[in-house]
Amino acid sequence: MSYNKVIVPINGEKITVNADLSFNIPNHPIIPFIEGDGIGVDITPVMIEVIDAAVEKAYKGKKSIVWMETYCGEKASKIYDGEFMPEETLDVLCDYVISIKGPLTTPVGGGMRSLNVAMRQELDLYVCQRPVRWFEGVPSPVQHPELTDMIIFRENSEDIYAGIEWKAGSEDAKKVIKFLKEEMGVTQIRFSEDCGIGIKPVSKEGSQRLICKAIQHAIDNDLPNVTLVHKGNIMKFTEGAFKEWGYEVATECFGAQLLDGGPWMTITNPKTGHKIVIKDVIADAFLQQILMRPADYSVIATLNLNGDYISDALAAQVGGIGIAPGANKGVAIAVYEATHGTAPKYAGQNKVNPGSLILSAEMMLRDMGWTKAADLVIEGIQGAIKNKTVTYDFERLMPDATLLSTSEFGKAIIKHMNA
Ligand SMILES: NC(=O)C1=CN([C@@H]2O[C@H](COP(=O)(O)OP(=O)(O)OC[C@H]3O[C@@H](n4cnc5c(N)ncnc54)[C@H](OP(=O)(O)O)[C@@H]3O)[C@@H](O)[C@H]2O)C=CC1
Ligand SMILES: O=C(O)CCC(=O)C(=O)O
Ligand SMILES: [Mg+2]
Repeated sequence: MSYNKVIVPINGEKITVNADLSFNIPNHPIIPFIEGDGIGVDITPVMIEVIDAAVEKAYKGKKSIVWMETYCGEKASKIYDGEFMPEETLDVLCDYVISIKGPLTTPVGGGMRSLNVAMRQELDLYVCQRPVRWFEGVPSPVQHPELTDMIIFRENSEDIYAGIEWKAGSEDAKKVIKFLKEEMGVTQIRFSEDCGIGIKPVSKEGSQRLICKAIQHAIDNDLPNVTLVHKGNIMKFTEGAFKEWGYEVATECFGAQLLDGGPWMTITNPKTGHKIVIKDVIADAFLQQILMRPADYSVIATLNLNGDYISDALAAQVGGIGIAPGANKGVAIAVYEATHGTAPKYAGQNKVNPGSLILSAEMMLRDMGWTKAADLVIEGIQGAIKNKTVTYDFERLMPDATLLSTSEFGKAIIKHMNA
């Protein structure tokens, strides 16, 4: 297959999808990467260097990743004549099944819609999976960061986050407000003359497919509970429905039974016989509970906007978004990406922590079954941190630490991989 601007390497093979939707990973897979805007230029090359080193140490040339640069964001706009998310990029990400991207800029309050959100919607990457764990030695604002060990399953395609909104005073906003008042009997719009309007679509199918993935993850990894986080007391037919549909799918697809008369439920893990509690909590209470009782929570299933807030809040508890990884997944496609954004004030300074993107690539290696290389990445990161050789975000909170640049931190990680 050939593309207009993307150059397909001749020395690699495509990852393919089997009939059961599992991935068929060749020994030298071609993996597309998007450098990303802002600090993408700093972290992406370091991620590639670290991952290449781990794979080489683990497999001594028998396996390797063949990277293929693909474009989105500001770099794409220069190459594709003003297009920020070219059709070709979406084609490449689909065709090659597994890919990784740096962060992309979204202007606030106007301009284009989020490229990140658009990509998730276009490719139907409906799961945003963000694990949150603490590495020994990482400075944290809480006393017991080791108690925070969760994985967020954030619905990635719906909710107010989908970007269906109209500007205050526009003809479209006036039309929607008129419809709401005159045809739907809405009386609660306080200042209807200058009111922006946003729509929050939350579907049963969208909620249940996400919640199924969260429960399946708990089963596969023998985890003790899945918590549905919602604001269903206020947004009854969207967030409240998410909770109801969650308990429903737990019952219908996983045989959940009421726990002590409900509403919480339990299922028996068919792989281990252990109980998994399916519970729910209202989002504001959850945000205080993750600080007070983090050990009570394991797998989190939540809506798109809640998931966005919760990801950064939980990341802060274990050292910040400099080491918060993530993956966007669809039916037979995965795009790995860090939790953080483009941090524009640091762009091009070789300063920021590449850990989030490296750990996102570590998730990718693990999903590919390249466990030995993934373990080396973890060992390298853990070693560099224990040795107190870290980037500015950790160094400013760690007494006696040695300050490293982005690229130096990458080299420190490689040095601590003991194959
Ligand atoms: N998936 C994506 O592509 C995402 C894109 N964005 C976009 O990124 C842009 C900037 O957003 P902003 O709100 O500033 O959020 P960012 O996540 O880009 O940065 C916020 C702060 O987090 C810290 N930080 C972020 N990345 C790192 C890192 N790698 N190492 C160490 N510290 C880090 C810095 O803190 P400090 O100042 O304390 O040093 C930084 O100022 C926006 O256009 C936004 O839309 C945002 C989130 C996700
Ligand atoms: O798309 C963006 O600019 C922000 C996305 C974001 O914050 C996230 O997905 O966590
Ligand atoms: Mg975010």
